[in-house]
Amino acid sequence: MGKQSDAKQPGVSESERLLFGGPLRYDMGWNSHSDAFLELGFRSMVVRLPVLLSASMRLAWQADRQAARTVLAAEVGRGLAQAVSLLAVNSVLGRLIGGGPLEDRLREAVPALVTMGAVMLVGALLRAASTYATGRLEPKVERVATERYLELAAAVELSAIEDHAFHKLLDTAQYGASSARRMIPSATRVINAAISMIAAAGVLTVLHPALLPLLVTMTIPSAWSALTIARRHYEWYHAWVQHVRAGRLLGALLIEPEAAPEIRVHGVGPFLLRHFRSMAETAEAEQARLARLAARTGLIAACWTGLATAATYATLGGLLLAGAMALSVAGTAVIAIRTGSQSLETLVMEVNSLHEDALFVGDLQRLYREAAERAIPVGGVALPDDPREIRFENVSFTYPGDATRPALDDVTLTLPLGKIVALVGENGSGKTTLVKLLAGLYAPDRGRILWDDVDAARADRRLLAERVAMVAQDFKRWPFTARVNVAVGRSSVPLTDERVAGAVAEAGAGDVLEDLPRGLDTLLARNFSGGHELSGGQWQRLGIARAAYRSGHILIVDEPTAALDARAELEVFEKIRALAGTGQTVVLITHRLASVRHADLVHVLEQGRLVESGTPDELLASGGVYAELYTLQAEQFTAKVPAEEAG
Ligand SMILES: Nc1ncnc2c1ncn2[C@@H]1O[C@H](COP(=O)(O)OP(=O)(O)OP(=O)(O)O)[C@@H](O)[C@H]1O
Repeated sequence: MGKQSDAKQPGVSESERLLFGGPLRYDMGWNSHSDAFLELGFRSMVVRLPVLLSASMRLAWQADRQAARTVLAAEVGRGLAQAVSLLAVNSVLGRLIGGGPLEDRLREAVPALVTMGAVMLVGALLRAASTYATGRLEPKVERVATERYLELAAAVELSAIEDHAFHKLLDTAQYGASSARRMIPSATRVINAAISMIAAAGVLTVLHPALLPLLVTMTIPSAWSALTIARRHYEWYHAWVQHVRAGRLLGALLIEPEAAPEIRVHGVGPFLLRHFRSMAETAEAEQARLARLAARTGLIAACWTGLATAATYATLGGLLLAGAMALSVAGTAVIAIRTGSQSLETLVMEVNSLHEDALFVGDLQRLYREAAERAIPVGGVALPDDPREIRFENVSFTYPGDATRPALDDVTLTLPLGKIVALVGENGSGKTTLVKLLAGLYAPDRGRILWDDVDAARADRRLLAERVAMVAQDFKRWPFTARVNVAVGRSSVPLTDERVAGAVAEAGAGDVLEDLPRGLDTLLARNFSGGHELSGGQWQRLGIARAAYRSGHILIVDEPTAALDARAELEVFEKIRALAGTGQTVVLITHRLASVRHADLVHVLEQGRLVESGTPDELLASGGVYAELYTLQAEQFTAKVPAEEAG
């Protein structure tokens, strides 16, 4: 928590206070907000702007070249039209204020007036063209940026997804696409305002060289203030992104169906709400501090602008009084100063929002770069067509972060293909980690994984994944129909009913589908209308059907029967054995040692090390860890219940 308080909180139970030292002392572990990773100076922001602007232009270019060209041309044209119109105003004023009869002066002013009208017409047409092209461009830019973001995020290594720094970047970069979209209209207004300001500045310089520095002095304060406020906002966002995310997570937990039973039975609702409030209040206090700073910065800038404006008009008056400037020129100068400062104001405002958006687009660009660096490599050597075995040779692996011991420690073992291999061991012994390495999800820190004599580290990862079907402990329950939930096992091949039916039969999941109101077409997402929920065991059978549909050469099943009743468990093991009979290799992780009896080979792991290997009978006879665990489980069935003993 950002804030700790000893003050009595209304609604905090005494037990909660005793348990956690009050709710605000109960550290959830993920809500730190002190790791700002960007330091931005005013100068570096100004220097970075053109780079970021060109990045958004590149996105526009990729999204729709034609529209990008139209927008650019129209905005440059509009800026030039304003310059011409300013010159025409100067000419009209010069004619009207000059000597001679009024009728003659009016007649002489007509061409300039006509020019002004024509320029206004052209300006209106260009504006319409720009509006239309911008409207077309904006959604495309957002789509292109989002698509790229999602595509790259889906292609990175699992270790990147699990890395908190990369995840933070994923979080911040997700705003990049909508920022890129917003940058398009901002960028058009910046281009337009910049050109019209340059035009006004040019006219002013022609009228009198002293006027330009005055215009610049008038504008610098608001530019400084706007950019400073934007920088603070961005820095705040980065420093607090974890906090914001945690707040959102708490809000989501309160309404998600999976948490709903515990929230109601264990009364977790008020507890989560209090944390949510405390986090929101901490964030509010920080935002109030920023608002105070923004108000102060704005006020300083306004004073500075006021003084500069007074100095500008005083200079103009002085020049007039001294006879150094004609009245018509002074009139044009006033209009040019007004146009210039208005354009400047627009420019500053738009540069401000452009800058803020550009910073988020900068995050998106950074994500693109880092995701490309951490992408699953493409290409590599081919794996043998029909390997005899996969061999782990002195494999060690430690999860990144602050792990106290390796998850796998110098493991050497063989997985003969076409057989059932069981991995056995207590919780946390490294079984799941081993199969994740086998599937190529992680690479060993040391040692090799050999498919016959081909090192998996050099293999084409896409081809390796092709060979593997996996029913993980926490396999995804996709919120789609039952049919898609099976066929998603191999989404690259056309979905056919025969193939789905075959997989369902192989997995023995037929009766699960019979119970569904619309069979395979039942939507398995309770949150949607017409959606249906399966029990844990029913899901598990559908998961196995998915793996059967994939028909990889190696089937990895991690705790396949954890949620199954005794009859279903027997059935599922029968099915798994049958899959092995078709030539598939089955790598089975289970705590039900009775089910391991039919395995061809058992590897026993303990604290990341391989401690035993052999057939179930050999291991039972050897009296080692496997035999001990097996006897423990068997005794649970043979031991007398205490009541009977007492009786
Ligand atoms: N994604 C992860 N990041 C960091 N550490 C992890 C991760 N997954 C597992 N670990 C750690 O690695 C060790 C081995 O975990 P693993 O999941 O491989 O064990 P397991 O034998 O499959 O356990 P179980 O029987 O409970 O499923 C454990 O100490 C665990 O805390």
